[in-house]
Amino acid sequence: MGLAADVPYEVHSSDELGRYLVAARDLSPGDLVLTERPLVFGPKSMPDPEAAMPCVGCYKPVATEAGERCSKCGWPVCSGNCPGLTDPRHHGAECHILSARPECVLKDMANYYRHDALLPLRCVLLQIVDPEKWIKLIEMQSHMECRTPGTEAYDDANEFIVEYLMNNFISKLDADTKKKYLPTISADLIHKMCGIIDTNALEIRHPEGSELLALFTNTCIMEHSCIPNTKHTFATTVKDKNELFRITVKVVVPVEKGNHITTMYSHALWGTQARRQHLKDTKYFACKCPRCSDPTELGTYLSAMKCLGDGEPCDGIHLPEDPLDDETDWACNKCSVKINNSQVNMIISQMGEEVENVQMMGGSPITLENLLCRLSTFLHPNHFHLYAIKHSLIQLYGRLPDQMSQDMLDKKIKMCRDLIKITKTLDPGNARLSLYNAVLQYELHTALVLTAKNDNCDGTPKTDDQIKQLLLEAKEAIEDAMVSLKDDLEETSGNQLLEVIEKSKKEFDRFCQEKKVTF
Ligand SMILES: C[S@@+](CC[C@H](N)C(=O)[O-])C[C@H]1O[C@@H](n2cnc3c(N)ncnc32)[C@H](O)[C@@H]1O
Repeated sequence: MGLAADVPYEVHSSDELGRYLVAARDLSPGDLVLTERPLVFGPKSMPDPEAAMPCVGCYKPVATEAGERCSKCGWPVCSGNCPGLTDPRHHGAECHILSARPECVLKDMANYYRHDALLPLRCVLLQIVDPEKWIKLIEMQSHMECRTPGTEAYDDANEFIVEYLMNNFISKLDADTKKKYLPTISADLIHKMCGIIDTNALEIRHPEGSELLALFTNTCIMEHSCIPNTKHTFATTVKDKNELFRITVKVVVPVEKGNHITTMYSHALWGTQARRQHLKDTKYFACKCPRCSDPTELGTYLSAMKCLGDGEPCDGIHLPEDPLDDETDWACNKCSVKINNSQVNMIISQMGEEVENVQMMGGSPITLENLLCRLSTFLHPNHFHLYAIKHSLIQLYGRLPDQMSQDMLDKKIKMCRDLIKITKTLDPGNARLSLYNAVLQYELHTALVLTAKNDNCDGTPKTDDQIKQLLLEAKEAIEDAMVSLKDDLEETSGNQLLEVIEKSKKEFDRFCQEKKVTF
């Protein structure tokens, strides 16, 4: 950051929000809010115990059973020469603690080597590794008042992190090592670290595939909104190792002086009930942002259900009467039928499991279409479950040899246009849904170009005007896709998608030249 006068934000605080950031002047899309190095980072828990483990020095996935081990502590590493093994920000300091249990095992390795315990350990080690950072870390919000024994958060942290670290390592340290590396240590202190991590940590996807969590002094002060006005990116490929995982936060929509600067802690494509529940469970607050307060979710109807009427369908839709009330009824806008919130939640989560199962099995077009058809009886066409199914279908129509008919392309074009409209309303600045938007715009582009190449359905060739109109929309779509990815190039997925899109754009330009189409 520059001089204090240049800092584009102020830190304010209130009883409701705790500390939060406010724009110190009018900010425009692209303006830098802040950039900073992490206080501390470490691997995230491994959701799949069978998956390759990250090296504790550099987070590259390692060949778990046959792979190399750290010569001191025995934890899996990419190579004995990995520079992270001696770097105190990575494995250098923690190795002195982990070496209290030097025995290696090959069975049940995910439980023996709990990578999610490393970040809390690195947090407590900061007291020696970097005392200035420790002071900043310990000031962070931990919500310990909500994380009491008997709560899921406390009991999970206790079993998987606190007892794991205390019983396997810390209790076995000799007095000198303990005094040198962990002068202050207790189960309560590790619990507090878990609270700080759960409340504040940001997720980083390493280019090699593993996931990490990191804490940042100023970024972590940003409050949540379901329509955030910033986007953040991490430096994952750097020449200077001190710059690794530097965060850069930029404004994505205009923010007037005095307005709050916000980020999003939840998923932009979940409905209001799911987002609010997730925020209550994990961050201990009830979101009241404009999207959560609006039963239609900014006119998108992302959570709306069709009314099945009292006997026969009435063509109305159900929306929550008060989306900020967990006990709300969902009233039909045409008839008197009401459903209660717990019924809605049960139906929606059952449907969610079905959608997830079909997608995990790499659903074929026919399976996805059947599910779409079945769920469409109950859900508004814009419902987030239908959005997810359509987003998958869009990437199959017009791709596979039996999915190339003009009928399929027309369906694909309509779905793309519908989903783009929802995506742009929920995330106008591409803060969270840039990849979704890029895929939709790119797929719209390909379907429009294929349509421009096909004859009309009555067998007549397309006129120059028809072709030009289709290609103009295709051009706008592919350019939108490229712009929406501009801040995602540190991410492998963003980079790979941009490569595909740029190749398509070159082919598109050649095709336009051949057809002598200019815009
Ligand atoms: C990452 S911290 C943000 C910084 C924190 N306010 C502080 O003072 O350190 C997240 C916590 O801030 C509070 N918070 C963030 N956004 C909020 C919001 N929109 N409404 C209410 N509380 C919010 C919640 O207590 C949440 O668990």
